[in-house]
Amino acid sequence: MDSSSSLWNSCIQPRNNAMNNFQLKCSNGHPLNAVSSHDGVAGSSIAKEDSKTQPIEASFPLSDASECIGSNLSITVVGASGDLAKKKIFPALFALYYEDWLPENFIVYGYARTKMTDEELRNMISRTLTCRIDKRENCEDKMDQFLKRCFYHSGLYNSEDDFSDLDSKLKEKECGKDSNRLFYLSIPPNIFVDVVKCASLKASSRNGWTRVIVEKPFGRDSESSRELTRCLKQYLTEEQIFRIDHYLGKELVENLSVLRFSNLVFEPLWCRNYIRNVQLIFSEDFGTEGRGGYFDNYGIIRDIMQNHLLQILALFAMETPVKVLRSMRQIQLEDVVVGQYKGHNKSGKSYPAYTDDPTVPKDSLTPTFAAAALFIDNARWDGVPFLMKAGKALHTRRAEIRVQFRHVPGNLYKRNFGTDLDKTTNELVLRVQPDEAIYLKINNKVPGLGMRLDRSDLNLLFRSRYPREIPDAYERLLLDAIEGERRLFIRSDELDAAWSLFTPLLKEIENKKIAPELYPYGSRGPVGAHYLAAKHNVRWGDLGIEE
Ligand SMILES: NC(=O)C1=CN([C@@H]2O[C@H](COP(=O)(O)OP(=O)(O)OC[C@H]3O[C@@H](n4cnc5c(N)ncnc54)[C@H](OP(=O)(O)O)[C@@H]3O)[C@@H](O)[C@H]2O)C=CC1
Ligand SMILES: O=C1O[C@H](COP(=O)(O)O)[C@@H](O)[C@H](O)[C@H]1O
Repeated sequence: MDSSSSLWNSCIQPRNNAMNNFQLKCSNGHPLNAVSSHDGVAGSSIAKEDSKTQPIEASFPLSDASECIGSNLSITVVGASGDLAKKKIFPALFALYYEDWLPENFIVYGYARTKMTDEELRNMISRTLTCRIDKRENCEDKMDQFLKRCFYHSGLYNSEDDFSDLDSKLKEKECGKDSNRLFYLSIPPNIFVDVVKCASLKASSRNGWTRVIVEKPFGRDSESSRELTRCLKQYLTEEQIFRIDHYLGKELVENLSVLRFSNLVFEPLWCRNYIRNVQLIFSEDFGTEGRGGYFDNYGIIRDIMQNHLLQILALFAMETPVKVLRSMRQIQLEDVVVGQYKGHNKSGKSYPAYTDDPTVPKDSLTPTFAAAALFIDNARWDGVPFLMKAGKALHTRRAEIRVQFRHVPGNLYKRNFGTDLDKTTNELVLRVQPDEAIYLKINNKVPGLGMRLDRSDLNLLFRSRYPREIPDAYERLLLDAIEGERRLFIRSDELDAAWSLFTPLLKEIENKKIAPELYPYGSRGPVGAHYLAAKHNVRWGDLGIEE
């Protein structure tokens, strides 16, 4: 597919007054809806402390679509009928509401082509809302109150008139008060620009900020990604664009810098002198069922590696993330293994092949698994392999970062360990999911007479240490977008650097029609991944784990 020409086909020149429409001026001449001095005010006005001082209950009941409620934050979920909206976005908004993180008078609008009434939207959302295990009191009441703030508008994604109608409805709810507007684009990428154009021209805030959260994929190579950025920037400033990579909102990923920079036992070791290799592992125990149409155009390298795993790598290795990405060596095809799952029968149950999906061509070469060795050519990481592995339809669902340390020089206890010295090196594991944990494999004397050594874990298991539910990544990121905190969102220069690293490899795989190694659904993936690791003197750390 020639993505640069067709994917963003709606990227047309804005009318002359487009930017004027979108950047309304306040009395001091600053654009009100760009992040500016005004933004700070808006951001602070929705801080938790503020919402605590103004009880949310004050403004109920709310349910009539034309009712004026003085909303000061209007969130529009574009693609509200879709999978991500139901699964993640509405539940995350409810969790924020439940925990009093949203401002007093917020409203949520669902927008999609599907015809629905407000009531039908509420019914749809209500099926996916849950209260935290430790916060069950008033759960039903809170859900009702939240749902009363949810409304729906059906419209086309490329219709300025439909967005004008949305604007009118939003205005009714805002009753002329200062109100900020957040749009969440939970839609396929080929309509991102249409929506941004219509929303910016017809439904941006007149007197507050307007921000747009954009879901991945941000293009499918350097050219299409740059084109997307160029098109979005015809209607939005970079400060208004919040490119979401939900892995950056995961608790353990947030914790990475804290672990490194606030522990003297780690920070001095964070370099080539002590670290032998780093492994970034993502696996899912289900296939692309239901998403084959999207997936076949992207594949696992674009779906997981180029974004989630690379962002984690950059955070792990950072001087600053962009600097790290720019210091990375071009990935060589011989340092990459690709795979695709095939059908499998297990215990009388049959599991489909990737190409059994009716939306996937029978002869598809799209990888559902990939492993790669990457290198950072800077003083800190020279020669340290960063191994990535990502796959669908594997034996387990897991995401983790594994840091394998070097051997102890002249190890005094060598003979107490047997022959496999690799098994004696320390390994730090950050288990991102499931069951968040940080553990360090250390060597220890087995209690008793004699000198027998053993490997044990110093284990920080989050559910034992912090017995409260961990917020979903989407909660953190939605809140950050509302507060104007951009730290966990992808900047355009970062995105560009990430694509520059992967685009030549992706093109080579596609041009040479590299056939993926087939692996059975539910297995540990292609054996090629083990040869790749061995070539770099690495043993995958997740091999010993029994499921
Ligand atoms: N689902 C997931 O787990 C994840 C999704 N994402 C990204 O989030 C975004 C939304 O994902 P998801 O909810 O799964 O997507 P869906 O395929 O469910 O699409 C969302 C909505 O967009 C509309 N839509 C779908 N296809 C088209 C089309 N071809 N043309 C116009 N409108 C269409 C439909 O609404 P209607 O017909 O009512 O207009 C649909 O309900 C995508 O960019 C995806 O890549 C990112 C990470 C994970
Ligand atoms: O972005 C994506 O992420 C999901 C996995 O997210 P997780 O939070 O459930 O681990 C993946 O299934 C999907 O293919 C990909 O697009």
